[in-house]
Amino acid sequence: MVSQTHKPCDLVLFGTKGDLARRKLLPSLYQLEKAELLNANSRIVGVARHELSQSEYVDLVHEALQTFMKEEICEETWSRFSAKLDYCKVDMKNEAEYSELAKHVDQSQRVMVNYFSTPPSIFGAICKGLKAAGLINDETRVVLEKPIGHDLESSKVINDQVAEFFSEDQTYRIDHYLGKETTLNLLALRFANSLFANNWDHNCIDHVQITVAEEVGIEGRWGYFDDAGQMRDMVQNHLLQVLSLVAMNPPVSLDASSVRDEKVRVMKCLRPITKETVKEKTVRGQYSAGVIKGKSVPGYLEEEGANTESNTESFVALRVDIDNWRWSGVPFYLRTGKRMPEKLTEIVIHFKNMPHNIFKESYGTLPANVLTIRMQPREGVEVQMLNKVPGLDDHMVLQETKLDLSFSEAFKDQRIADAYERLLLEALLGNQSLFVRRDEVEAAWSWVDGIFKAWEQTLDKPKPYPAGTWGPEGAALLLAKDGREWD
Ligand SMILES: NC(=O)C1=CN([C@@H]2O[C@H](COP(=O)(O)OP(=O)(O)OC[C@H]3O[C@@H](n4cnc5c(N)ncnc54)[C@H](OP(=O)(O)O)[C@@H]3O)[C@@H](O)[C@H]2O)C=CC1
Ligand SMILES: O=C1O[C@H](COP(=O)(O)O)[C@@H](O)[C@H](O)[C@H]1O
Repeated sequence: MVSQTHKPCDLVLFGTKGDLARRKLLPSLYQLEKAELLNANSRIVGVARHELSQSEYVDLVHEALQTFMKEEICEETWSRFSAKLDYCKVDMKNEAEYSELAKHVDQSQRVMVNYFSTPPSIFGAICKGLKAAGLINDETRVVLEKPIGHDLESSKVINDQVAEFFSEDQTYRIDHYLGKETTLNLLALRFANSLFANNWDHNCIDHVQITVAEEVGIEGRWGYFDDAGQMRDMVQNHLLQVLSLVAMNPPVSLDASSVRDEKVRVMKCLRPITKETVKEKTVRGQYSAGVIKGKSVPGYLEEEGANTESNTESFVALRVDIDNWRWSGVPFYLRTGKRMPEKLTEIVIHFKNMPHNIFKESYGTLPANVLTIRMQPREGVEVQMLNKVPGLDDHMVLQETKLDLSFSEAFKDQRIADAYERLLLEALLGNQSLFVRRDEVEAAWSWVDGIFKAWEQTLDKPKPYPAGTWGPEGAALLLAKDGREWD
């Protein structure tokens, strides 16, 4: 259990009426209160451009908790939590209005954490407003939501705008995948178990598969999603972060610089995908109408607000090569899509076959070991291996078996916290390990921009796939041509 070690702070939630704040941030803050991890003297100041009384804001937060939490609100927790809530109306683009915010926060040496749950286009304006109101000092932090920018150039502009007012040490860039329990367990699995630590390279591993499949479509976010697509929404951030945690060298320690130094090294070794290789290494798809779990769902171009000419991808599959000593010749296959048959995030490590088979009599080709790290749902770790079937046969009979560790069974009394709970707590504590450094964001954009350029040069367009399937046919071919298949 983490102890309540952070100093009293003012957490200012810009965009408090928005989707992310209501669906994730406010419920996560409530859970921190429930676990008694919020300092008794901390406050949460919601900011939006609407006139709201204190009690109307408290009602709004209550309604968000009721709508988005899977559990009943505990009255005792609510009474402590609601006492911490405060509201301030600010048009975030209007510098003059920030003086009002100054009246709601403690300007002594108290920590102020500013969470920008708004479009990145106004991050710069918020920083200017905070400065104008004299609200920036060494104890002020900013938490920035992803995606930062649309490409490398625009991400630099946004990061520069923030950097004018906040140092890198004060800047916390969120990638919520880094706050997931199973992502953190990846560090434990790799660096606390010699069994894996010593077999984690091209000598032992044949290839790696990372799947982030979503059942949902674009959830009414056409405006945002059509501009972004699955590559910017998921690959540039979440998948590349997970890939770099799988592929990085052991960090010297768990401190922020050590972990982030190792991750960025991986990103810099990603082999560029060019117009010569893009067709062989990438597949883009866009869902058409289909059926998921017995329910008919519309196609991407029939979603509310859709532009029927859109060529935005809702599915991407990639073969990624990492040009360094550890991963030479080991492909990483990535796939992610909306409207897949089920929600499933997993990392699958396929080990190499045994060099020599002494069980030929009973087993032709020995299947290789497979380690599956199930990130969601049914969080857990699974190892596929061969064992001898008990019996007195004159030759050994082998059978494929699974060591299956389910977190919900192994850690029965432990609740799996939402990623945002962990990340909000870390931001309050001032620990940057689970946040993304500027050079990581830029290295990821630089690699992804190369793919967009190659798609443009080859006039590649997404191929349709019916909702409820695992993407266009090309996704299976991507592996089939290397003699492999998706798990
Ligand atoms: N929603 C999600 O699941 C995820 C979102 N994100 C990121 O989080 C951020 C917020 O997303 P989301 O909550 O979906 O977006 P929303 O549009 O739902 O919320 C943004 C909020 O910012 C407010 N806002 C915008 N401009 C101003 C302004 N000038 N003055 C005052 N308020 C303003 C909006 O107010 P108003 O209501 O008045 O327009 C709105 O409440 C984005 O960067 C997004 O990319 C990241 C991961 C997932
Ligand atoms: O950041 C985002 O992530 C969600 C998927 O997150 P998960 O924790 O449910 O796997 C995705 O639906 C959304 O489009 C994207 O912006």
